[in-house]
Amino acid sequence: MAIRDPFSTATVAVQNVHVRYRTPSADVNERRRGGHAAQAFRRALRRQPHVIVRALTGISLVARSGEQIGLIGQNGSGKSTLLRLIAGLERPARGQVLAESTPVLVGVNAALIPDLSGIENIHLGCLAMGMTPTQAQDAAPDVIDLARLGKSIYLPMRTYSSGMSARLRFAIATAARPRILLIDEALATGDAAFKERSEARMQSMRDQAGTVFLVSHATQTIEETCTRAIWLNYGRLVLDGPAPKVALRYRQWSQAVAKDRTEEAKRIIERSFSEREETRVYIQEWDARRHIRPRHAAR
Ligand SMILES: Nc1ncnc2c1ncn2[C@@H]1O[C@H](COP(=O)(O)OP(=O)(O)OP(=O)(O)O)[C@@H](O)[C@H]1O
Repeated sequence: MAIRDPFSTATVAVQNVHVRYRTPSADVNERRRGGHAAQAFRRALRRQPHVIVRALTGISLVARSGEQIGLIGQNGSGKSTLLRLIAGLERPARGQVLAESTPVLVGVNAALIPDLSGIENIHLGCLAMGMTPTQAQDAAPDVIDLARLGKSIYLPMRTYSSGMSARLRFAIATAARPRILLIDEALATGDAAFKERSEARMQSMRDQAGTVFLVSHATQTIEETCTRAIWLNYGRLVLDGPAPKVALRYRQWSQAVAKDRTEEAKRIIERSFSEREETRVYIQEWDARRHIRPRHAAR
């Protein structure tokens, strides 16, 4: 598949990225790893053995304006790591991530303060996202309207339920009208009315040619709100394509896994891998904006 004009529409490029975490392990087998000398050395220094967790392995993708990309996959498959990587909060062990403007990860860019009221946090959050005090003041009514927290907007945020807090975070993050918005399950915690308003906000972002990445375990949400979906499994990209197709395949796989139909689950993964069109991203260092050169090639 050829991309007609990759330079004018690409907003995020992820080039063959690997993310690893080095983390202590209480596994007794890890304790026995290495020779006697290594074990004695660890014991002498009271060091716990460490393991390397490969959270993402060889991920490449190019996101374009107007796309809403759902990230799906089982627990621990690397969805949040990929969002954090795009947000610049994780450093890849290998590979590169490029973005045409600052991505906003809902709830992170504007770190909110629990002891301050909702309204104070709106002001603070807008300033944290780079608005001037006047812009922050102008944006507040829109944020209040989207979050619809009633009189609670005057109460300290620590008194909010998780859903109320998620609504305010989403409303603040979208107030800046970022061109690249990253959402980690934020919509799932809102009630039905908020879900509708937040979807309308995402639709308006899409109309303004922004790019949204959305992590959700609800394949229905991905199908309803996203144009494209990416399925991750153990840190690998299994399938990248139209949201209904990827969501359906993931559901079939999940059902097979849930019913212990291991062979069928394996076949679904293998079929998806074989159908996947590999994205290759070439980066030319000399031009930061026009470096994104995606090419899709058959595997
Ligand atoms: N800070 C960390 N230190 C060590 N390992 C981590 C860390 N963060 C994530 N991991 C590991 O990386 C892998 C991917 O985690 P990640 O949170 O990205 O998965 P996820 O798909 O978002 O999962 P979930 O659906 O459960 O939220 C997991 O094996 C996880 O244990």
